[in-house]
Amino acid sequence: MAFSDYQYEIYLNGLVGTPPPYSTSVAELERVARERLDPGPYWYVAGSAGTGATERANREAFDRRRIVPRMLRDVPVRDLGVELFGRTYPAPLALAPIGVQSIVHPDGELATARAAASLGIPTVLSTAASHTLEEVAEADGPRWYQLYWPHDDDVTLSLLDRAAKNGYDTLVVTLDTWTLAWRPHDLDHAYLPFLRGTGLAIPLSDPVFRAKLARPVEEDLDAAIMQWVPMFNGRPHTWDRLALLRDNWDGPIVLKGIQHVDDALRAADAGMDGVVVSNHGGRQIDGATASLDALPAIAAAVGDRLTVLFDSGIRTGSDIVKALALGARAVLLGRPYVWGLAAGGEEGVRHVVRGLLAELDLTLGLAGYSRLADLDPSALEEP
Ligand SMILES: Cc1cc2nc3c(=O)[nH]c(=O)nc-3n(C[C@H](O)[C@H](O)[C@H](O)COP(=O)(O)O)c2cc1C
Ligand SMILES: O=C(O)C(=O)c1ccccc1
Repeated sequence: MAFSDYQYEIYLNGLVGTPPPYSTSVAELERVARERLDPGPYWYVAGSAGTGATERANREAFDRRRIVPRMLRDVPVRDLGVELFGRTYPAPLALAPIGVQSIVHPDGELATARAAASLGIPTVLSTAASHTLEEVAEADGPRWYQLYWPHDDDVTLSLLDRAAKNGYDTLVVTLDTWTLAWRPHDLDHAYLPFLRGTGLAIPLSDPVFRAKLARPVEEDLDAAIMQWVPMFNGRPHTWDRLALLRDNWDGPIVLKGIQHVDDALRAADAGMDGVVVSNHGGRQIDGATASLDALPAIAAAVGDRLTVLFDSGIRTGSDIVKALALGARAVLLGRPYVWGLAAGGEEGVRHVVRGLLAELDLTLGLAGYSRLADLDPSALEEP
């Protein structure tokens, strides 16, 4: 089945009086989520660092680039399949690690993982998830694990061990959020979900972490939270420390949050398999470069040494075309699927992902491309 079939499905259902259950516009889904959610959770997801300059720059960098379509080319069935780290996936898309998803829907990461699994798309489970690694693995789709890297090696190794045992085959190490940035919306609502225990399902269920607590989690949740927060938050790790992860993880390792060419090259030198060119959706450094602007130079510099993934600002199928044309092998989808989750749990996430991939498929064909591999900067206007 082609991803673009979702377009027919929606039109045909409309003919028999069943309009799509949720909007096909991400902006509209976000508007609905804003109406439904309390301001704290809504702004936690929607908001970003400082004045929002980098969040806007992320979008501006997409809007500034334009696809130049080619005509009269044979584009029968587009193949959106992609190989990442030796595995084949149906589309160049994974669901970005997003913590504390139960603040928008009680099923949280379970719903997200089930939706992704039903489409064969990888989900990247955050260390700050509201469900455990073991629970989310039951969705039984392709799964990657995102590490917020504790400053306690015993706990780190326990998390890696649990991830590997539960079938998470790719490790994504997020480097840009070793402490939370200045986020005015969250500060003004005094809203930090994990300080209430939300988003701590993974550490609180970790046997090695639990064994370090003076009193059981069940008896003193606050003390457990206060022990976890400084363990992963407050200071960065350094390049030399990557050896610990490389020595204790058999599968591919991807560094997330890379924006500088030299850091990407250093990741390759450290034996990493990939990078996610990302600025965390503008949630960390206000005034940082747009992630899409960082992408071309990184992709050119690393060549075949690393698999280059991209996130921060993907909202439409044509955004994916642009990111791939500028050198990404695949992209991570962030906030849009959270708006789907808020609207309709698993169904809502599936709707958003199917819509995005239908739009990617149609855009690719209309632009005259049948294979993702044929996309290069010549698909876009000169900057
Ligand atoms: C509410 C929220 C929570 C997030 N939590 C995590 C996380 O736990 N781990 C992580 O690596 N990135 C996290 N991110 C960043 C995303 O993985 C991704 O980089 C970002 O959402 C991309 O930007 P976009 O949503 O604007 O496209 C989070 C983003 C949001 C919006
Ligand atoms: O809010 C975030 O961007 C994020 O990455 C995070 C960090 C800690 C806990 C939950 C989410």
